[in-house]
Amino acid sequence: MKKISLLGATGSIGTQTLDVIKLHPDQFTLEAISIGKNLTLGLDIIHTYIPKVVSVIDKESYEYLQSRVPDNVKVVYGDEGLIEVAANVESQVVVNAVMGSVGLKPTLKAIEAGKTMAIANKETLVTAGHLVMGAAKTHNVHILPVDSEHSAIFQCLNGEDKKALERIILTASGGSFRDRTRSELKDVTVESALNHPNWSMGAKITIDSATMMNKGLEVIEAHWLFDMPYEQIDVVLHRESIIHSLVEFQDTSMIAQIGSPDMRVPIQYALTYPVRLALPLSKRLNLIEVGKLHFEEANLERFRCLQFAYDAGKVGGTMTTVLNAANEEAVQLFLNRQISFLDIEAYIEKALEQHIPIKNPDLDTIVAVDQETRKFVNTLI
Ligand SMILES: NC(=O)C1=CN([C@@H]2O[C@H](COP(=O)(O)OP(=O)(O)OC[C@H]3O[C@@H](n4cnc5c(N)ncnc54)[C@H](OP(=O)(O)O)[C@@H]3O)[C@@H](O)[C@H]2O)C=CC1
Ligand SMILES: CC(=O)[C@@H](O)[C@H](O)COP(=O)(O)O
Ligand SMILES: [Mn+2]
Repeated sequence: MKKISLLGATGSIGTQTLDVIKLHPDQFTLEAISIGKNLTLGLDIIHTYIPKVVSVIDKESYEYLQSRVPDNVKVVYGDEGLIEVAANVESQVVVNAVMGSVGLKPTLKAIEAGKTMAIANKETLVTAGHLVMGAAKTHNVHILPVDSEHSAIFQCLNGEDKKALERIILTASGGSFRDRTRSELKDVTVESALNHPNWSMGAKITIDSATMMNKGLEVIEAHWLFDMPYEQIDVVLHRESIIHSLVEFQDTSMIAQIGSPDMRVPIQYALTYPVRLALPLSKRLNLIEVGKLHFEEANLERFRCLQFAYDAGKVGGTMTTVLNAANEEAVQLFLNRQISFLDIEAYIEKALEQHIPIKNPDLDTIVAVDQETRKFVNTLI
């Protein structure tokens, strides 16, 4: 029986992780969870799974929950609460499904405590991939990708000769506005940006997908997870999201992982790895129904955020911390209807331009740069 800690239980990945846990009660128990602002859903989850520890964002939520949970459930809160759920309970596997760089400290603590990490939270790898991968090496823990593209690459590389890997090819749906020109992006609404063609996901990642920053973050995520130089990580537009990503070897052979777009597949694989279990919840892919698959070049002038991510990744150090923090703030401002869609990339560009990168930053430096960048972005409104 694997004991699971789930950070971000109320989110899109969090609730799909719960679907997988529920499907295999003989394999998994939910040891601890964190929830954010959605206390109603949080209480439902608590009463269904009775986790031993629950972390909430702040003291107010802690006080609200205290009197509403069963006696054997301990409630904690804040940054320390996230760390308790990640590192100080008896779980073997931690699923990090929170949104944003808030996931970094609990990830590092969980790794130090020797937990296997199933990471959906790409912002953690973008903001401080060197710290996460360095800690994983020191403490000899597995980092298992949950992000669909990275799970695909991980599956394609299973048992292969890593030295013979020529390049990684990430597929990109193109997001909500893939068929629009840049001039048609000027007045787009939040509602239209949230309308992803293939995936139902949280708000922030759906906007990232529309700006293609999601693919940029994924390029950096792939760099850290698979130890690949940026020159060997490509992106191709693939509107169907059926091929989840590919690898190419030196002998020109390519391997792809394909299937219906359903995050429960990579989530379950991360939880069961190296074993595979049945997943009757997921729709089998019918190739005849699919018929055709399409591929196009990802134009870096059209999708400027993808270019920013390659550039920031190649500079390295705190540059990717700035990229991530500026993006998180700008997307939130767009979701709050304080700035336009195209302002997102303009704000990120300004944040990157003003930053003098620091090489090999430690955790305190990462946290400070993250905070400074968020402040800077808010001065631009
Ligand atoms: N959704 C998807 O299909 C995919 C997502 N990912 C990545 O997975 C991560 C989660 O995405 P997704 O599930 O879509 O996001 P959601 O917004 O749906 O969920 C985010 C979760 O994190 C919690 N949360 C948000 N902010 C904080 C905070 N400051 N402190 C503590 N908890 C917080 C939320 O709590 P609450 O809702 O209660 O406020 C919620 O539980 C992201 O990094 C995303 O890029 C990667 C691949 C696919
Ligand atoms: C499901 C998943 O992994 C998302 O990151 C998804 O890939 C978003 O799709 P695009 O960024 O390709 O639009
Ligand atoms: Mn993805």
